[in-house]
Amino acid sequence: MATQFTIPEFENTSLDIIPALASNARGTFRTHKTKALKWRLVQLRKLYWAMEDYKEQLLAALVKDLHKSNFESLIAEVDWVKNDCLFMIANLEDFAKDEKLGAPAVPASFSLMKFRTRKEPLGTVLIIGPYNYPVQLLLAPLVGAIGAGCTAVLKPSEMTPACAMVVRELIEKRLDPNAFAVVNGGIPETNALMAEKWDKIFFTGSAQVGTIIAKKAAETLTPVCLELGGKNPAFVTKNANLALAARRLLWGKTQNAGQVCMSQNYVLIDKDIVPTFIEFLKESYKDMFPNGAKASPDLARIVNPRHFHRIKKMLDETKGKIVMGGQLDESELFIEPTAVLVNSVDDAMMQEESFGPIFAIYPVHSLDQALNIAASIHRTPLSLFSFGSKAENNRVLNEMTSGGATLNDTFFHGSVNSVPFGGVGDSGWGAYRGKASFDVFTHLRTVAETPSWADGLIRVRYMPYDWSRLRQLQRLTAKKPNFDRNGAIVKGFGYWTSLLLGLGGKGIKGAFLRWLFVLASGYATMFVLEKRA
Ligand SMILES: NC(=O)C1=CN([C@@H]2O[C@H](COP(=O)(O)OP(=O)(O)OC[C@H]3O[C@@H](n4cnc5c(N)ncnc54)[C@H](O)[C@@H]3O)[C@@H](O)[C@H]2O)C=CC1
Ligand SMILES: CC1=C(/C=C/C(C)=C/C=C/C(C)=C/C=C/C=C(C)/C=C/C=C(C)/C=C/C=C(\C)C(=O)O)C(C)(C)CCC1
Repeated sequence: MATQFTIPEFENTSLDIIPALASNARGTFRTHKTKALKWRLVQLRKLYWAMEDYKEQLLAALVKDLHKSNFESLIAEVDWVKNDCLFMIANLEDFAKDEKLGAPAVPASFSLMKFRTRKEPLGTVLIIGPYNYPVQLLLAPLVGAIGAGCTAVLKPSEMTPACAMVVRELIEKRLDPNAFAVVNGGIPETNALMAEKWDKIFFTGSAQVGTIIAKKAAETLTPVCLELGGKNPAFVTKNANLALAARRLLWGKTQNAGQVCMSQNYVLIDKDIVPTFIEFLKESYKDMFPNGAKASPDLARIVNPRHFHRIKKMLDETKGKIVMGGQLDESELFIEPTAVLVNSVDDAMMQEESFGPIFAIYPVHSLDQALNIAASIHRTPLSLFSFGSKAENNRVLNEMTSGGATLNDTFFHGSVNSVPFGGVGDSGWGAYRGKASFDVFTHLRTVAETPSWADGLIRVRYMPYDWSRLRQLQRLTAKKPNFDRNGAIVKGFGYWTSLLLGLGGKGIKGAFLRWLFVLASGYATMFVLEKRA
């Protein structure tokens, strides 16, 4: 166990060795050793213990890079990845085993061919991470890649240099160096990596860079999983528990100082409840930061001056009114959790991705108006949050899509490490976490196996074609639709028979239970009548 440590100065990986690192990982995949479940499990166990043994370095690096509190670093970075390892280890055998393909996918007439789905590792993958959760968002995909049996090269964000260096050491020292490598650097290093051939690229970051990655990957038809940002709306109606909505929405902007791509960008709220909502926000602020946000040991800082100025610019440009927070200190890269009451959809606070502790409040007349505004700002955001009645929340879910959604809270859907997480449309392609992390690096390969003795049965396929055999086969296997050309169900003989036999229901299990009930009632009646007689 490492107790004494120093975090090395950030060092770019030499451009010259990048092709060799990629080729080494590719070569190792070709040895097939990563396909053995035993090997994968050992790597996952090693990663688990590396996270534990490097915990102090990781926590210190997260303080250095983001001023992230140990509390948040443990829950959302170190323990998160450890839990990912444990989940994958516990379920790997189940995820990786062949799946038998039977009815209804495989018709009974083909059941001899032993159809199955084999789970194959895609190969050698590239994982590119962002700065906001520099440990979790780089290593959680790696857990999926290891589980799937892939080899991988990782590219941490250069904007969190201390984390990048600790992660590099942790991977290089603890995992199989022939299978996994870390490349540190920025655009030149990423470009050098993109010049290599990968079997999948897993990218988390901005839509702008995601587009560059997807374009480059398209040149070699390399599949990509993109985890991107979004302008996420929150809807608050008169039927919401307003105090709770305010507290939970504020929480969404205090975690990692709002540098969370799934937190709300703006709140669309019924105009009549805006003053009360603002009062509740201020109350929650006081509860969370009794001595002010700047004095809080819990609040992270903005990652660097560039992002500080990006967020500041939104506050400089807004025509709205700051109703909570508003304090900034560049020397500390501090931005106070800030709410801005705006009166135009075109306001910078509505149109730019916040990715920081600031958000807009926009009063609306109705849920109709709110839904129209949200769709006009970003039709496919990464998340949405709805605080209203059950019917209103259902309406929001039904009428507006998003990568994930939480009702009556902020990003709870993204706070559990084993449920699928991903965007939709331009907020992301593909999902990971839990089983989805295994699937995203896995090829589902359908395999059939035709017994030699069955050749006579399937001879109809051979030339010269024999129409009489085909007609015979059709008589035996052809299925008839139970609908007409207008799309209506045809209530023919089959329909009435199955309705009768199923005692008015559809499923076999239900029909069985209903028949059991009928027979038992009949038997009980006969028993009573016999007793009376
Ligand atoms: N959907 C999700 O899970 C998440 C999405 N995000 C999104 O990521 C963004 C913030 O993260 P950043 O680290 O600033 O993202 P970014 O897109 O600037 O950087 C991500 C990665 O791409 C690399 N990169 C940057 N410019 C590049 C270029 N021109 N060519 C090739 N590679 C390049 C960086 O070195 C880094 O490793 C926000 O838009 C946020 O919404 C962030 C975290 C999670
Ligand atoms: C334990 C018992 C109970 C249950 C207690 C519960 C459910 C506690 C819940 C606590 C929560 C929700 C803590 C919050 C944790 C925050 C986390 C994990 C934040 C994660 C951040 C992430 C994943 C950020 C990712 C960023 C991304 C992807 C991005 O930028 O987009 C009972 C049931 C109450 C009683 C028994 C005991």
